[in-house]
Amino acid sequence: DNGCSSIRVPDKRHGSGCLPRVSGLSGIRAFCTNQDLSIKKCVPCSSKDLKPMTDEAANILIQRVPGWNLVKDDDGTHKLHRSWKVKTFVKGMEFLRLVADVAEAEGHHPDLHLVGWNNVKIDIWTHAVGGLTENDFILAAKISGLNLHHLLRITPSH
Ligand SMILES: C[C@H](O)[C@H](O)[C@H]1CNC2=NC(N)=NC(=O)C2=N1
Repeated sequence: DNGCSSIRVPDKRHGSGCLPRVSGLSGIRAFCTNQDLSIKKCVPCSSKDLKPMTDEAANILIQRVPGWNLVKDDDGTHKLHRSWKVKTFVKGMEFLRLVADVAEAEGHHPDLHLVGWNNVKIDIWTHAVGGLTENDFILAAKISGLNLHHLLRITPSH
């Protein structure tokens, strides 16, 4: 110690609270220490730079949206999928309305299904890239954050 005092300046090299990019996880826009994806914003899907994330990245991010599953459709497109059982058909429509409002606010849109009168099923992927981007996980986290309790069947069986 040379007796001099100094003011510590936070290390800003990696941006606000973000860790440096990790090789192999290039599909994750910002690999931040913040675990809550729902406070992030979707970016426009029209960007030429937007690419589908790697399976490795998707397998990490899926852990941050409990209840959602990674699925592959018949064409091999990776998607996020989740289903809920609702109390009534009309409550199913209310559910979809709430999701539609989130999707519009984010400019990122899921496929919405209300089938067999009381099953809400949602698929999310990024049409523009034919695969998954961080936007899909952000939207899933925001949907999970909605207050849907009053619309759901008491004993969900899915
Ligand atoms: C410009 C705007 O971001 C794009 O047209 C958006 C609209 N919503 C979208 N939603 C989803 N899921 N995928 C897209 O590629 C997409 N494109």
